[in-house]
Amino acid sequence: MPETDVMPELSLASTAGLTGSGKPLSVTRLRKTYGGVTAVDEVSMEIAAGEFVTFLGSSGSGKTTTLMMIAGFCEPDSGSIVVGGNDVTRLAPQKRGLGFVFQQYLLFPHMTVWENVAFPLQLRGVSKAEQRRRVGETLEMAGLSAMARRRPRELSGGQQQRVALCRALVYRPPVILMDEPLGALDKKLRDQLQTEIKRIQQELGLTVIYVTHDQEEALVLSDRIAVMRDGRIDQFDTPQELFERPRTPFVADFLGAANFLPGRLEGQTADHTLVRLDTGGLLKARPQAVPDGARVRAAVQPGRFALCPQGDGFCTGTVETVTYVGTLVRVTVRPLGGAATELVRLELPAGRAPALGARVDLTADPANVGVFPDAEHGG
Ligand SMILES: Nc1ncnc2c1ncn2[C@@H]1O[C@H](COP(=O)(O)OP(=O)(O)OP(=O)(O)O)[C@@H](O)[C@H]1O
Repeated sequence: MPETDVMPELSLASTAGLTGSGKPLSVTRLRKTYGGVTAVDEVSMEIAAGEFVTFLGSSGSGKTTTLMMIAGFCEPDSGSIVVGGNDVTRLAPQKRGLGFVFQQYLLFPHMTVWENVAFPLQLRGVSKAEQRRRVGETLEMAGLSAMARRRPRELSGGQQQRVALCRALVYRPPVILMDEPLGALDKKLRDQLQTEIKRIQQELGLTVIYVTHDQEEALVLSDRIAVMRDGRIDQFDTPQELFERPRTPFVADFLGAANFLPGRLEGQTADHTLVRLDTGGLLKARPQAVPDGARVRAAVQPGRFALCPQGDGFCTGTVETVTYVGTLVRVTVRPLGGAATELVRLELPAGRAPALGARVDLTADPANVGVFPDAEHGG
């Protein structure tokens, strides 16, 4: 994480000119290089007020660097950042009016919970009475009222992160930036805090930009997700669109753990793209502009397969493994025919589990099958 050792308190000075405008945040062609490494490469996006947007990507994809440029802790080589209608690209972090919550809580150890949360208001010269009202309200909302007199070391990790969240919320910044805020917590607590963050965001109509490498977290929290790879945004869309209509194989794989079935484009009908799989079957997919004869990969997520009567599907195979996961069953199938040796991974309702070694036929709704040119094989 670059340059995040700057205390968030530095950013809490007066931002009167920026708050409350209700205007979106916009980023245009942001770029940042470190020596020979391009960390962020021409990233552009528009974020509406009240939106919860997540930067999702694997390690090193440029999420934190993009967030830090928006925050002002990292200077872009080029590009611009506009918050609430004002160009803040060259403004110091404390002049941008943004709130921050980091993975490290960065609370003042010698102050009580109440004092930590009141601190940003104190910095802004808010009256004592108003401080009492706002801190009380914010702690109440986060379920921390009973802990107001404790110091951070007397709190659990989850409680400390809630205090950090309160401190970012208390002065109602127009945009709150969060960098893996739940990364240090265990799974159960993470799930619980995700729900709380989402509730508070919706209740207050906050605009949030959130960084995570956890797909599930991104899907649960976000109105839109920017999937990042090698410093670029592969796709910026709603969770549903990303899941159902991924525009690149990377997005299909990263979000949906898709199977990629190799084949050749055989033609188009009015409603479908037809792919002749290497294993012999004919698969119908969503319409996709790929020239006939091109090598392609058909992406099908594990949960999108269905078993069908013999001869009705696009793939026949034998069941190699069956694993029960609650109400679902994960099944791997070895396709018959052709040279393809990759196992196909399915997820079926537990009641539909096939027997080990059984011969099965697979189908999928064409609307749930994407087709991508196979760049590696002359697509
Ligand atoms: N201060 C720096 N100096 C040199 N290279 C850096 C610096 N900060 C980031 N990078 C490089 O820029 C690229 C993007 O890093 P960044 O931290 O933005 O990725 P990320 O997606 O947030 O990853 P992570 O999830 O691991 O934090 C990486 O290749 C990283 O090594």
